Amino acid sequence: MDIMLPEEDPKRTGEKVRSQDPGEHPSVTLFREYLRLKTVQPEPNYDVALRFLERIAAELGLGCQKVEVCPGRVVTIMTWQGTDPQLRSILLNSHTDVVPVFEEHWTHDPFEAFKDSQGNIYARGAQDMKCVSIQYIEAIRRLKAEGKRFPRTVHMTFMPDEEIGGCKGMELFVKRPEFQALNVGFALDEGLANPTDAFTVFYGEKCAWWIKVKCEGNPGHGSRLIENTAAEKLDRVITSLLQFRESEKQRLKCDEHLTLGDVTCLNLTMLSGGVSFNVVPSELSAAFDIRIPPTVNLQAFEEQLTAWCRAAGEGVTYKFYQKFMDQTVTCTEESDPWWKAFSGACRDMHMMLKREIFPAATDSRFIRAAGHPALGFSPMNRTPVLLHDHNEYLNEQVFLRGIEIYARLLPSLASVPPLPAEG
Ligand SMILES: CSCC[C@H](NC(C)=O)C(=O)O
Ligand SMILES: [Zn+2]
Ligand SMILES: [Zn+2]
Repeated sequence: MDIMLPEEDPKRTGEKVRSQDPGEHPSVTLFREYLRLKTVQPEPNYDVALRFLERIAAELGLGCQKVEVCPGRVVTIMTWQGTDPQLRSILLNSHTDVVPVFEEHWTHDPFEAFKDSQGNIYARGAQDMKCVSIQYIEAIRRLKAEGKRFPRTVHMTFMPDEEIGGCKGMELFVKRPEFQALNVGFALDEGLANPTDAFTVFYGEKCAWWIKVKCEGNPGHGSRLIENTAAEKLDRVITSLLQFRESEKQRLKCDEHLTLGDVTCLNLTMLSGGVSFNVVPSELSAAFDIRIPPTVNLQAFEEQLTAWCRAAGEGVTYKFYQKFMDQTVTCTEESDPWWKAFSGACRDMHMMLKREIFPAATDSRFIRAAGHPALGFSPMNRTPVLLHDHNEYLNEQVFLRGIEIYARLLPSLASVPPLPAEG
């Protein structure tokens, strides 16, 4: 039975105190508790998450540091010190915020963490990525309870605002002295579910470019056939970009070896301009979300964009609203000590790994750009990809297996022998 404290206002805080479901694994109960905290954009209640994380750090006996990267945006760091703290550390990163919901499309309250008879837990953040935060915590709890210690220090970082681009989160944090002090050697961050038996691991990300193309043209009365209108130019721009989109779509379709991460994705996402039915506007704009794989030459791609705009006529310009330029990928050669530790532990567990480029953007891009190898990995196989979707869920058995996976990965990563650069 659910117990709610009388003085609580759960709509405001998102906090609900519940009794332990008899027979439920305590890690699942903790996961469901975290899912009930309303850290939902655009007004996440970060205070409840901070209190929750502080409580866990105290339970685990871990150092807990808070870094306010900008007003109201706090990064929580929990640290499990290694036996050789001079060595570079392992960073386990996750974000605390979740994306909004369209409640009317959900079969259960997205902040209830309802569990059905098959053990599927429905909640916003079940996959993205509250599961991973609790899996890190529970793996460390288990290893500590077994009396284990490893040479390398392990840090868990809990980031705000990843879901709105990380500019008030990880982007600022990597520039802080507190981040430098973590002495990161290797990082894990979020990935995606995989519906098959395999697990997907992401070694890089596409660069997000958000551009708005503005077309200026001759205005006049809507009854006339005016030359060189903004609409004619916008039509040419849209045609060029959508033709390119189609060619990338076909390339993906025709080559079974390619994934979404390997081709450039481009979408027309917003159209604006105009004032009245009978006024030919002097200005019209189109916004595009473009995602570029690390293998594409960014300078050449921008030259192509410029050429498409120039060909559309006079007065066609574009402005960037997002322009990520770092194309660093993390090494997945067997000779790389971090990859060897990661993939070796997975092999020991008979896990099938699929290496891919992440199709969207996560906080990993800032970690890689800061010069640290990072893999995007959320241990969810046999699970449909439901991040940001209605009825996001994760099965409790898949969740529990994820804890076992981290409990094997961490000893392997935190025991990577000193690298040449570490003396
Ligand atoms: C470019 S900042 C926006 C970040 C966002 N991340 C995800 C995972 O949806 C995106 O890729 O659109
Ligand atoms: Zn996420
Ligand atoms: Zn997300």
